[in-house]
Amino acid sequence: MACRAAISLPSLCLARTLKPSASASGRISSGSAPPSKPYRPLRHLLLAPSRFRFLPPSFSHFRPSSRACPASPVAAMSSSSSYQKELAAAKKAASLAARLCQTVQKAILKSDVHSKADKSPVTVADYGSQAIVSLVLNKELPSESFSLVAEEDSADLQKDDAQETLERITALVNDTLSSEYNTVVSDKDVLAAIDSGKSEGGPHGRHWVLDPIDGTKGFLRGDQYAIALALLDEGKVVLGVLACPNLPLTSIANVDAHYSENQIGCLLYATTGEGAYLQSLNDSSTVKINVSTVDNPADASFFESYEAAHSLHDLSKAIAEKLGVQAPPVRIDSQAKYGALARGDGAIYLRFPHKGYREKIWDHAAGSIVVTEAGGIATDAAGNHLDFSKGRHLDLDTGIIVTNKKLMPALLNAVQESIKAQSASHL
Ligand SMILES: Nc1ncnc2c1ncn2[C@@H]1O[C@H](COP(=O)(O)OS(=O)(=O)O)[C@@H](OP(=O)(O)O)[C@H]1O
Ligand SMILES: [Mg+2]
Repeated sequence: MACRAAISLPSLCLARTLKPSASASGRISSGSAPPSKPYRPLRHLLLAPSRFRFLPPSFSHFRPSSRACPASPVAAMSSSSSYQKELAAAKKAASLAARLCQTVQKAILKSDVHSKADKSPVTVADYGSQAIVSLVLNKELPSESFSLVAEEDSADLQKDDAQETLERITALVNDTLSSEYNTVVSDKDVLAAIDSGKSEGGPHGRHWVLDPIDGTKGFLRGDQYAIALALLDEGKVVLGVLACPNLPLTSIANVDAHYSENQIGCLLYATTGEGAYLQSLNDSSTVKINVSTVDNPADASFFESYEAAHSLHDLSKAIAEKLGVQAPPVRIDSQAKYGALARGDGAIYLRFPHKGYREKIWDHAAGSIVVTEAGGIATDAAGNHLDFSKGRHLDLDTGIIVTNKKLMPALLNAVQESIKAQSASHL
């Protein structure tokens, strides 16, 4: 698969959208983009053509191995750091879930798409990804009590007409796990694994937080999506992993670049106090990442949701104009935006859902720690740090803004003034 960016409706919004292409052309069309900045530290990551390395099946029951996500040679994080065991398990779980999603995205069938009560599309891959993460975390961390706050539940899958879908999911899960574990799970195991994600989270104890496919619409379109997994400890995000199978390994600021299959697929991760890292989903090469050092808004570019229904593009435009941002918005799906921001592909992420929408913790937990450990800040529109201790939802003022420490004061000011101006104009 190649990956390209396309200009989207330039006359209306001057936005750039990033879209992996199923075609072999792999061109990224140019536009009024920010200056191209090759992501040099990652060049060596492009040299490894292989995808996951698989273990030959053994006869032991669900034998864990470390090969889905080999140890990083950079090993820049101290081995004494807490959460290393959990990080290894999370990387492995997210990498295997990404593999399942890639399989499905490549051969997506119409019958895989179902309708949830909220009418958002949910796929076989959503369920399969959630089951994989739950099963792998349980296998890799058997002694720990397990709590998972996750997006999906099995209610629709338990219906009579869903048996065929369930069987397909179970087959996909078994196929994916067989590369790492010698085990076979049943339909019942899969349903139980999916439903282990019903935890309410909260301020006490440890809770895994999972979006099995963040950016479902992007996934169905063949665009960006992420498997987003985080760990809360006493209400704080202490670990985050973003598997972004369609995110190029080099900066997406360069819209003229085009990518071959071995040049896409990122695993971004962070643990508290230890920095943020980027690893190829294809091999173990790892680099430490940092947010952009841009301090002049005129040199900044910003990310926002691809879907206008998810974020107010007009408000972002007003904020960018007030700040003096010259570049058009970069619209990509999912927490891949946090990942791209964390490695400095752009300097700002603006997210302003329509009135009444309540943000879910799984849409921000992993992304926010990857960005903050890369030196950035994520707040709501009032400048409050995001609070993940309130249960399945974030309790916040208006929207989410993310940038580096130098730009945040000016950004916050522009956000607050723009919101005020917008409210006044609606009176
Ligand atoms: N109405 C509305 N407003 C705001 N946000 C919404 C809304 N509806 C859904 N969602 C959530 O947005 C998640 C997708 O993230 P993004 O908005 O970054 O994606 S996109 O760029 O718009 O595709 C998306 O995550 P997934 O459901 O995992 O795809 C949703 O949790
Ligand atoms: Mg989501």
